Amino acid sequence: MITATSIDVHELTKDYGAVRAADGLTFRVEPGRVTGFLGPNGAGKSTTMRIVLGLDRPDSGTATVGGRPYRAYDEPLRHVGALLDAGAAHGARTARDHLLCLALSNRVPASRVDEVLAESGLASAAKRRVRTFSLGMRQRLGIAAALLGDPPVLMLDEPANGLDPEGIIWIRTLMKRLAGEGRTVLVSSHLMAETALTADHLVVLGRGRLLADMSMNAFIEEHSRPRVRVRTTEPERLRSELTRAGLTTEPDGPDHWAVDGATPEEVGTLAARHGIPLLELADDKASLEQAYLRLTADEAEYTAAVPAGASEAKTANTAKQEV
Ligand SMILES: Nc1ncnc2c1ncn2[C@@H]1O[C@H](COP(=O)(O)OP(=O)(O)OP(=O)(O)O)[C@@H](O)[C@H]1O
Repeated sequence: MITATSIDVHELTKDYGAVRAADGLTFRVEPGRVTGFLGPNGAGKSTTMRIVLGLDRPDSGTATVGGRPYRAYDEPLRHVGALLDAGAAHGARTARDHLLCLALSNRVPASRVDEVLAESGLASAAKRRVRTFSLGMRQRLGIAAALLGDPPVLMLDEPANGLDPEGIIWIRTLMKRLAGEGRTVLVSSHLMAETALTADHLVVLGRGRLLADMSMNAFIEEHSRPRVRVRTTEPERLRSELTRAGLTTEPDGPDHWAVDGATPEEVGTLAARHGIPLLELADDKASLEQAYLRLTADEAEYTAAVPAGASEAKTANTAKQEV
């Protein structure tokens, strides 16, 4: 159901010359949770966000906020706060003046400017010209601008870009708080570990198409294979019994085996049947990164070449750096 603060993308298609940046995309971003917007380079995330903000026109389909096109809002900053391009601020203006201009044109009280400067950690740099800002400071300013109108909907394109560790914790906490307040939060990221800590729900694109739209837990569950980690006093005997049962094992530390495609119940029962003592038996939960790489393996347009003879593990590492 379209709500007053949902972002609704319907049958969205956008071509740039021969490149189809969005290919019949349909999804809804719901309020009250952080939705991670994932996909390899060039998957269409920024294009979709730009179209939602009316900065680009789709060839077909619609994108609305609260059931209305962004352009239909008189004071859009009070409805949707967005961080798309942190370099967008006018370099000759001070941070405070930049925010003040935005506030005035959206009937946001000037007092909000100092509030968001303080919230984003820029209070002491308020009177500095934006062109003297570091990447992380620009990013903080972009986030401050997104918060200015106290909007119920936030769209942030890679907000952690350039932030220092304190800044990353700040943005993580901020997004969770905003969602906890019932706002709609859509955040694109290539940082899987960070997304795993922040997002409740995921929308994943690949080459302009929707690959997944589901909860974080369901996504990891659906796109990973079960795996068990086991430690025993009789590693060789356990391995031969596991192999006999058709399971693949690989060493995972002293006296440890990782058993692919198996559940703790299967491995525990098998060990008990053969009287093999187990010292540890754990469900080796896949990470978001593993699940994501598995889903998007065939969707990444720009991947580094893998040197001949590289092992699968090396391939995974190369892909990790790509994400
Ligand atoms: N203004 C434009 N002109 C031409 N091609 C464009 C334009 N904007 C985007 N594209 C192309 O559309 C595709 C989708 O790009 P987009 O920036 O939306 O991807 P993305 O998922 O945000 O990628 P990234 O993670 O690298 O930021 C890419 O192939 C890109 O080159």
